[in-house]
Amino acid sequence: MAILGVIADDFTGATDIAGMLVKNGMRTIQTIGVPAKGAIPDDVDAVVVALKTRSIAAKDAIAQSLAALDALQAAGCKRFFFKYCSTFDSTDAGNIGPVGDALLDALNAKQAIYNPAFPENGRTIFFGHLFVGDILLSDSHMRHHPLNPMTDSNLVLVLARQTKHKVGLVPLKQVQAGSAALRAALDKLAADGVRHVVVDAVADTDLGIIGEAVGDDLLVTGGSGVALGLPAAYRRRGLLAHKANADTLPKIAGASAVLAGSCSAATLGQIAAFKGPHLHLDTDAICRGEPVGDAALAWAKDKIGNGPILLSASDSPEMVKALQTKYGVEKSSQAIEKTMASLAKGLVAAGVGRLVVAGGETSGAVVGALDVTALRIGPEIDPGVPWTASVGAKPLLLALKSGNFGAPDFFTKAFQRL
Ligand SMILES: Nc1ncnc2c1ncn2[C@@H]1O[C@H](COP(=O)(O)OP(=O)(O)O)[C@@H](O)[C@H]1O
Ligand SMILES: O=C(O)[C@@H](O)C(=O)COP(=O)(O)O
Repeated sequence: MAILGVIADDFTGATDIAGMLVKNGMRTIQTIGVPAKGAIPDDVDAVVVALKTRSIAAKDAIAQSLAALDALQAAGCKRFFFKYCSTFDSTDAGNIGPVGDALLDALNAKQAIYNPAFPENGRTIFFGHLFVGDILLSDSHMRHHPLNPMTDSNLVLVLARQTKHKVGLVPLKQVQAGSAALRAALDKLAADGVRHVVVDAVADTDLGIIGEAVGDDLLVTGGSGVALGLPAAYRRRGLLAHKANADTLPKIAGASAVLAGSCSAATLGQIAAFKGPHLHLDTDAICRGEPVGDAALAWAKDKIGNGPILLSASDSPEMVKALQTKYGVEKSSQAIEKTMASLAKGLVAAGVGRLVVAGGETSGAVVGALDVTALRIGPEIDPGVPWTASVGAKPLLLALKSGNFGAPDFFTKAFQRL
């Protein structure tokens, strides 16, 4: 029976944390959207509900997150995790603060930590400031994100603009004093009415300490990094029995393709490094409503079966800005996501069985179009990106890659791992 229920605000983020739990011995299933009653198998330790709530209106994000919580409680989960991006993707309107508040209210809990650190992927937090590699978040490529440009690195201030409750900080020194000291610091803040606590972390060892300190918390919030310490903490509490060999996937044949809708720096580098057939979609024509997808599919059908092919919409920050100025952020992103979704459908119908999708919103659109209801989580390709196998649809291996993750050779390496 599942003990941990995760509510993830996007699809790549969901596979990221699901991979982290699997790597640490929790048998994990990821559901696409809120699972139907009775849909969770008994032989899992964790359920990750993949939502697409990162960039929607806060009230809709709250409603969907609460529906996910209900389903996870009905499935027997005893601990809950709200997963958002390791770059804290949000705006002053939400959705991290509003969803955190709503989940705390629903669980009747007093406090939650906020920790998007993921040291293996260069995300660290020091005095509440989020770093990407060796630069502040607000100096990183995230300041140009198409949907949620991140221009403030101080997470305490970012979060304080998203909630009416008190936001506090536990600095690194108190984390590194050990889990008992950290627990005491959190309890003191709770006694002072501090409901949301940003917790520093710069290394996996810090995340292990944090995991132990919050092992009794009903709600933990963060990126996938802070989940690395939770399985051990739950084991120590007798909540989790075994350390399963949790990452086996069925063998699925089929041609290989990559769909890239992310404009993040890592994805742009991976596109530049890709050596096989590559079609860059005409995004202006997509926004004008022309049938760009049909022509792209005809191009792809000619090429599939001889090694991976790549179809991308991704562009530089300047080009993205220009398109958004011309057509609006929502219209341009949705038109491109719709094209990616229909391309995915066409590719699978044409024989693609192994698909890499780059971009969180893009992955949400693609998986929705493919009628996938759940994903089994398999082995890791690069930190934060596992292979997964579809459940409920035509058998398919999918790697949903966060825009920011993966080495430059990801689009080739992923298929060599199978
Ligand atoms: N050339 C482009 N111009 C403007 N927007 C784009 C372009 N290519 C893709 N997009 C949109 O940008 C968004 C990228 O978000 P996402 O897929 O979540 O990537 P990431 O994981 O990098 O954040 C999507 O909505 C996508 O449709
Ligand atoms: O935590 C992360 O960085 C990722 O798991 C994540 O959420 C990815 O989001 P996108 O960059 O939008 O793919």
